Order: sequence, then structure tokens, then C-alpha cells
Amino acid sequence: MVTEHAMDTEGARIIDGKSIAAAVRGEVAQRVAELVARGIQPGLDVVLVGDDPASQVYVRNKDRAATRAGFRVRTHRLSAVTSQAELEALVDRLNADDEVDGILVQLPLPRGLDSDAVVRRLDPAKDVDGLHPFNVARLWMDRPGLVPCTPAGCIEMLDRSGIEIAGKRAVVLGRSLLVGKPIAALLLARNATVTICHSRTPDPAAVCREAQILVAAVGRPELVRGDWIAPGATVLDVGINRVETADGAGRLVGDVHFEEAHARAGWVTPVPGGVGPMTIAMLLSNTATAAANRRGRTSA
Ligand SMILES: Nc1nc(=O)c2c([nH]1)NC[C@@H]1CN(c3ccc(C(=O)N[C@@H](CCC(=O)O)C(=O)O)cc3)C=[N+]21
Repeated sequence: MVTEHAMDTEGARIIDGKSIAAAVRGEVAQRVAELVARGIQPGLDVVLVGDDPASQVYVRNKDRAATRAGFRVRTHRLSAVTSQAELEALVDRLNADDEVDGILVQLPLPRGLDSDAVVRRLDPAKDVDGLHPFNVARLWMDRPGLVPCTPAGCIEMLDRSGIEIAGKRAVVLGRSLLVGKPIAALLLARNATVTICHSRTPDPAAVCREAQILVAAVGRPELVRGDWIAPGATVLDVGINRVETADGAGRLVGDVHFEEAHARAGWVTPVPGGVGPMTIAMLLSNTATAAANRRGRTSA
């Protein structure tokens, strides 16, 4: 077959998260402009507790992307020794502030803080991470409200690449609340046949080999090798792992061995430049949605 021959020689097609994310951000900027034209300035408040260097970088990137899309952005930086009560008092204040449309509490929180309690405290209408139990329940009831950003980004990448979901066998590697479970729910809602693999699955490679759509979200560098992948499958790599290199510089790798996946898959996302940029784009999209919903929707 012509397509198979082309795949043998050229490898999988790359799903370019960077350019898809840029397109989504452009559409969000348009929605924000429409709100501003109606006299509404949508606002995002980001809460960062402690000084984890990776979290600092992510929060800076979110702030910059949101500002460029036209949002009012405030980042609240709290010390690592902030108490549960202080953090919840800030959430209460942001919940009560009518100018705040989206609240994002950067996770993980430092040791000793109860992130479940903080997430439960959020106004579900402002929960742009889609992690409040109310939004989680809506997702599994096929009436999604605010959907977790990384899973939403995965679906967006499939849709914008013209990859059919309905009727496909999908395997999700990982069962976290932030990624694995919500991706499984979204794929199921789109009529895929979904299997979730995890650390206690006896032969994950064999299960993954059945997948027409494979989502890797376990945080284990290059766990998924070429022989885990069915020829022609679509592979979404959610992992972002920093690994040591001989020169000491370090580099980012996903949960998938990219070269081996590229040689076998039909479509594959790179790391970096794949799912990561989509996460931020979908955060902006959720914030625009929250603003439109909260402030009386006529468009956007
Ligand atoms: N409440 C909460 N919501 C989150 O959505 C959330 C969070 N907490 N905590 C941390 C994780 C991580 N995360 C990323 C976002 C963007 C990239 C991203 O843009 N990555 C780029 C560059 C990565 C780099 O160079 O470091 C890429 O993959 O190309 C990565 C990771 C959101 N998270």
C-alpha cells in the first residue's frame, strides 16, 4: 500500500502542538476581544505556593500567554510555609471577587498543604483546571463544563489533525486525576473503546499494542518503546521528564521513545512542542469560557 510504503520510509506524521496551540490562542484572543468590546475584561488569577523552579517557569509561561491573549492576569506568589487557612482565605477572596473569572492553583502544593481541600474550596464556575468534584462529575456525566486543560488539549490535537476518535480502540497509560482519568472520560464521550493501563497492569506493552490511539501519561521517561505501538497508531505523549545527559545539560523527554515511535506510528506528538503548549492554550480557552458563562453569554 502506498501509505504504508511512505510510512516505512518517512515515519509517522508529527502532530505539531506548538502550531495548533498558536491557532487556539489566536481564537481565544478573538473571544477575549469580543468580551472586551462588550465592556467585560476577563481575568485569570494564578496562585503559586512555594519556590519549586519548574512551577515558577510554568506559571511565568501561563502569565505571559494569558496576557498576550488579552486577559487581565494576576499571579499570587505565596511562601512555602503558607498555612492551609491562609491559602483557603485567598481562594475565598478570589471566589468573591467578581473581576476574577478563572482561578488556577498551581499543583503540586508544598508538603503539608491539602490540595484536595483547596480544589474543593474553588468556585466550580472559576475552576479553569476542571478539577473541582462538580466539574469532574459533569465530565463523567457527558455534560462537560470546565475540562482539565491537558486532556482537553489532547482531544483538540486529534480533532485538528483530522484523526477520528469514534469507534477506535484507545489505551490510556496512567490513571491520574489531572490527566489519565479525564482523558479516558473524554475519549469515551467521543465513542472510543477505552482501556486504562496502570502500574498494576500485568503486560502493559501487550495492551498498548492493541491501541489505535495511545495516550502515555505516567511520568516515566521513554517507557513506551517501538514494540508497544501498533503500526499506524496515533501516539499522544503527555510525559515531560527532564533527564541527565553526558554533557550535564539535561534534556526533556516524554513517556514515549520518540525515534522508535516515529518509525512505527501513523501520528506522534513530540516532547517538547507537543501536548505541553496545548495545556496552556486550553487554560486560556477555559478562562474565556468561564468569563462568558459567568458574565452572561451572548457570544464567546
Ligand atoms: N493546577 C495545575 N494545572 C496545570 O495545568 C499544571 C499544574 N498545576 N502543574 C504543573 C503541570 C505541568 N504543566 C505544563 C504546562 C505547559 C507545559 C509546556 O508548555 N511545555 C513546553 C516546554 C517545556 C519546557 O521547556 O520546560 C513543551 O512541552 O513544549 C508543560 C507543562 C501544567 N501543569
